[in-house]
Amino acid sequence: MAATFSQSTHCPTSSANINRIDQQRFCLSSLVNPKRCRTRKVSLKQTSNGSSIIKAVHLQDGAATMKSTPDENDGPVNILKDGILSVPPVTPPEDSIDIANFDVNKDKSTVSITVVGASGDLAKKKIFPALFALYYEGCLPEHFTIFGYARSKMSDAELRTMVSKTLTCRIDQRENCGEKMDQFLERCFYHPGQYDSEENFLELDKKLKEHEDGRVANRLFYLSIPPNIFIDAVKCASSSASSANGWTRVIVEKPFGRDSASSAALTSSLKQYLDEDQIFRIDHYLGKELVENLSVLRFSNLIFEPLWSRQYIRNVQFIFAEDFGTEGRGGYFDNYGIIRDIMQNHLLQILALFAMETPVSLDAEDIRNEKVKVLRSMRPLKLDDVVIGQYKSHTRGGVKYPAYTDDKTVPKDSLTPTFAAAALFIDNARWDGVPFLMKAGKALNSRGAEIRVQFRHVPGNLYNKKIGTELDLTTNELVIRVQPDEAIYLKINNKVPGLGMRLDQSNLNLLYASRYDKEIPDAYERLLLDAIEGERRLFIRSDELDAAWSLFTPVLKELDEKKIVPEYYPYGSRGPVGSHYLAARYKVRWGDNGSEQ
Ligand SMILES: NC(=O)C1=CN([C@@H]2O[C@H](COP(=O)(O)OP(=O)(O)OC[C@H]3O[C@@H](n4cnc5c(N)ncnc54)[C@H](OP(=O)(O)O)[C@@H]3O)[C@@H](O)[C@H]2O)C=CC1
Ligand SMILES: O=C1O[C@H](COP(=O)(O)O)[C@@H](O)[C@H](O)[C@H]1O
Repeated sequence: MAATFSQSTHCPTSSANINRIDQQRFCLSSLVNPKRCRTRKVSLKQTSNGSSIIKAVHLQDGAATMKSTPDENDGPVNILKDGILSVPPVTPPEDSIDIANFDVNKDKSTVSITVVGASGDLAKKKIFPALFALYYEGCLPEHFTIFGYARSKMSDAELRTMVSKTLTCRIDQRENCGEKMDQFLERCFYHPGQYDSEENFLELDKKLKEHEDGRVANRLFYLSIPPNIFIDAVKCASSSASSANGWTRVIVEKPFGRDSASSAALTSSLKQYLDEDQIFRIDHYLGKELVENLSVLRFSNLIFEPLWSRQYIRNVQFIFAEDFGTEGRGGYFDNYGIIRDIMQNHLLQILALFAMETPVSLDAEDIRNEKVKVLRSMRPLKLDDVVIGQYKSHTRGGVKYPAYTDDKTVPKDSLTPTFAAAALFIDNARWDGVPFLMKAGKALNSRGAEIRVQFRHVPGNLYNKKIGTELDLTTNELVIRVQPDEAIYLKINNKVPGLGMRLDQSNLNLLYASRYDKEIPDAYERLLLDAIEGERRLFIRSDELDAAWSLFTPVLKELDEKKIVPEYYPYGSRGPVGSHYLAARYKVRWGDNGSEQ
């Protein structure tokens, strides 16, 4: 069998180049998505006509070797020329069909994506638009069907009308967009049903089968529903609507519990119906472009990694800010608060990627192993190291902005934090003593998410007198701005041009909008595509989740039990001043409070 890496009609790629393959995930033409492939692994499925299996091919130095094949004696796979794989004959055992992997013959397989909770906010806002974007980019398999499932009564046409209102075209690619939208909508269907009804899921199964039309059926369920009904839906989907001959995967949305105990209970309930490798716990921050880029920055540039330790880094800050309140989601939010909503997952996940050791490879398990190690090296957060706040009403320019407790779904006496700042520590050799500060808040004066790395001062700096005495202001700072206006910039001291010798701080600035003329895909696009491809790297493994909860559960319990009153801050302000006192205790100044941002 010779499989080519050449252009695919779905996701066209430039002609394969083995060096580039090593950098990117690369798929064979028969796979769904050559364009954005990033791993060196390619998995093909055994076909019924006896052609070879390649379960995992590692491409190195112009040759590819099989990591896992049906027979230990399988020889190397050679690249005959750019993009052509020559696979030695393999006689696989008859029962070796590996349904977890891709089918060489794409015409024989199909992917059905069921959005459970299709009538909801997340489905409308993120999931359907992301699926359309994937379709538009040619990244969905040739045979795919999308089903919406929820209790609301809706026809296929009504679902299409609802979905059509949320679809947008890429700014940089408007060609045929209307036509593509119509084609996409024709592939969307709806089935009304209860989340705990086996019967309703059996009806869904029947409809899915009609669309699958005898092909190998791969099924992805996206649970876009409130957490109290996760298990009902998983139970019914797994017992009544699992694929009989392909893979079945379930994307689970956060929150994954409220604390260690409830999270463990959720995991064990999920595992009654699913294997761990069927569960895709989504943290959409891991799908953000600059979060993905964090490892690239660290591990593919010589200049950062040697500085990436307590020796050169003074502190690291993870900052999340929204300039709007909990509008519309107060009911959900009040049961969770900002620590559970943002810190325990989004910010902690970024921290883990930031601080982990170099993984053995880019394989999901190698990366997740390293993340778990960092999380397990961290000190559980102490109450002393946390500041909480809640926004109050504020009138500005004649406009009255509401207090958190003005939301009708929030109890008037709620103490739920809408803001929190925290100091965390990693007790390992690399990070001993370095404060990792987090700050997250709603209804602040701006919206953004960023990582700030503040470096130590230059010892015995010859130029100290020329830059002033404020050491904090003259040290280097690396900023990774996740959103908006994605950018990576490094603050350096620089000579102000002229005959004198005066220094100022300037930025070496990689602003994505100036550097790349491509629109950045939404995080949900990347994550949905990964789930379809079976790539788990950006999803949370259960041991990561356990470790993450262990860090926050004690303090969350204490906050609840002691009924700690949050510091009130005006809607649209910078948040509680307490966060500055907390930072100052560790000799840190928040980087987002300077004039530059
Ligand atoms: N919205 C967002 O921005 C984000 C959401 N999430 C998570 O994604 C999931 C979905 O969020 P979102 O779309 O906002 O949720 P919604 O509250 O909009 O609920 C989704 C759908 O679930 C059904 N539903 C709602 N409440 C109940 C209930 N008590 N019992 C049974 N069914 C119910 C409704 O459909 P019907 O009545 O038709 O059955 C609803 O349309 C949640 O787990 C949420 O935490 C995560 C990150 C961001
Ligand atoms: O998970 C959540 O994230 C959103 C913020 O996501 P972003 O991609 O828009 O930055 C937040 O508003 C929400 O409260 C939280 O549940």
